[in-house]
Amino acid sequence: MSKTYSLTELGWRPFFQQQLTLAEWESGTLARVVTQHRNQLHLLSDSGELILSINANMPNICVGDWLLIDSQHRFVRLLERFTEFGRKASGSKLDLQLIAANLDTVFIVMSLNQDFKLSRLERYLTLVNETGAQAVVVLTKADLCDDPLSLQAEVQQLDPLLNVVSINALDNDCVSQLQCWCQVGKTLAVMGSSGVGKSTLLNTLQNQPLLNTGGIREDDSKGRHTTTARSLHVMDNGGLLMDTPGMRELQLTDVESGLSATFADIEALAQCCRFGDCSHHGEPGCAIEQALNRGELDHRRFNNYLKLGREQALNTASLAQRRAQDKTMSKMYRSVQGESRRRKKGL
Ligand SMILES: Nc1nc2c(ncn2[C@@H]2O[C@H](COP(=O)(O)OP(=O)(O)OP(=O)(O)O)[C@@H](O)[C@H]2O)c(=O)[nH]1
Ligand SMILES: [Zn+2]
Repeated sequence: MSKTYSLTELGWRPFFQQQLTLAEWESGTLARVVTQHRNQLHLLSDSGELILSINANMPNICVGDWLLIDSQHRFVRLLERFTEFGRKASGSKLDLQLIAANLDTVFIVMSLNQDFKLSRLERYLTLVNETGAQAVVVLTKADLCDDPLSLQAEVQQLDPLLNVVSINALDNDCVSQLQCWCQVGKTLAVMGSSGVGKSTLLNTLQNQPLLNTGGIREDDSKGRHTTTARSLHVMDNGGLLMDTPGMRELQLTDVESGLSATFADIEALAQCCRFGDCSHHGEPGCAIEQALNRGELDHRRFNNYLKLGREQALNTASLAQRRAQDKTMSKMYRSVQGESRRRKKGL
C-alpha cells in the first residue's frame, strides 16, 4: 500500500479552493496529476492513487494539474493553473504542448566552471520568468572554484532581487540553504545543462537517490509490464519535485513577457530613447547607446537581449505559416517529379 498524502501536502491551496463550489468540495474528489501517459493519467488524491483514462472530451492536461473527479472516479473538470510551462508551436491554443503545471519554484542550476555563462543563465531566466514561477539560481561546484563569490556577484548584478546561491551539491550543509524553497506542498523543478549537478543536488536534498521512488507498473499496449518513473515526487523534506524530461528541452517561444522581466533594465532604458521606434543603432538621443558607451550597460547583456528576442520571434512564427510553407514545398516537389517523369517518358 503506497503512502497517502493530505491535499496540502500535494500542493492544494486557497487559489484552487476558491475555484470550487461548496457542493463540488463536499461531493467531489480532488486529485493531482503525477504521471502522464498516452492514454492514461495517474493521479494522487488524499485517499491514494487513481488512474484516469484520457478521452477526446477532456481538455489539455499535464503533470502538476489539479482535477475535480466525481464519486465514480470520472473526470469533472480541470482547475485553473497558477503557472504553466508549455511549448507553444504557434499563437493558437490548440498548438500548446504543455509540459508542467502549477510550479512554485524553478532551480536554474549552473556550475561554477566551464558551464558558467551569464548569457545561458539569461536564457533560462527568460523561460522561467515567462511562467511566473520563482527562479532561484543555484551555482554548483563552488568547492572546485577559486573565487565563487565574485562569480556569484556577477550573477547578482543581472538583477539585485534575484535569488542566487552557490553550493557544493555533494555537501548536506550547503544544500540545506535551499530548504526554504522545498517546504511542504511547494512544487519545484530543476533546469540546467548536462553535468552541472542537477541529480547530485536532488539526491543531497532528498538524502537518498530519487530514482528508487515511485515507479508505477502498468501494462503497455502489447500486454508487457513496464515501469514508468513518476514525474511528480513527494520528497522527504515535504517539497514536491517535478521531474519531466520536457523541461530540459524548452525553447524560447512566446516569451515576450519573460524577456521583459529578465531584461527590465534594458527595456526601461529603451523607454528613454528619443524615438519610440529607436533601433539603438546610430540614432540620435539613443539611451541604450549612451549607457553602452558610458559602461553602464554591458555589451554582452545587450547583445544577448537582441539575440534572445530574435530567437523567440523566429520560434513563434506561426505553425500555420510553417504548414503553408510545407504545402508549397510538397506541391513544388510533386510538380518537379511530374516534370522529370514526363521528360523520361519523352512527353
Ligand atoms: N565537486 C563537486 N562535484 C559535483 C558537484 N555537483 C555535481 N558534481 C559532480 O558532477 C558530476 C555530474 O553531476 P550530475 O548530478 O550527474 O549532473 P546532472 O546535471 O544531473 O547531469 P545530467 O544528468 O547529464 O543532466 C558528478 O560526477 C557529480 O558528482 C559539486 O557541487 N561539487
Ligand atoms: Zn535607442
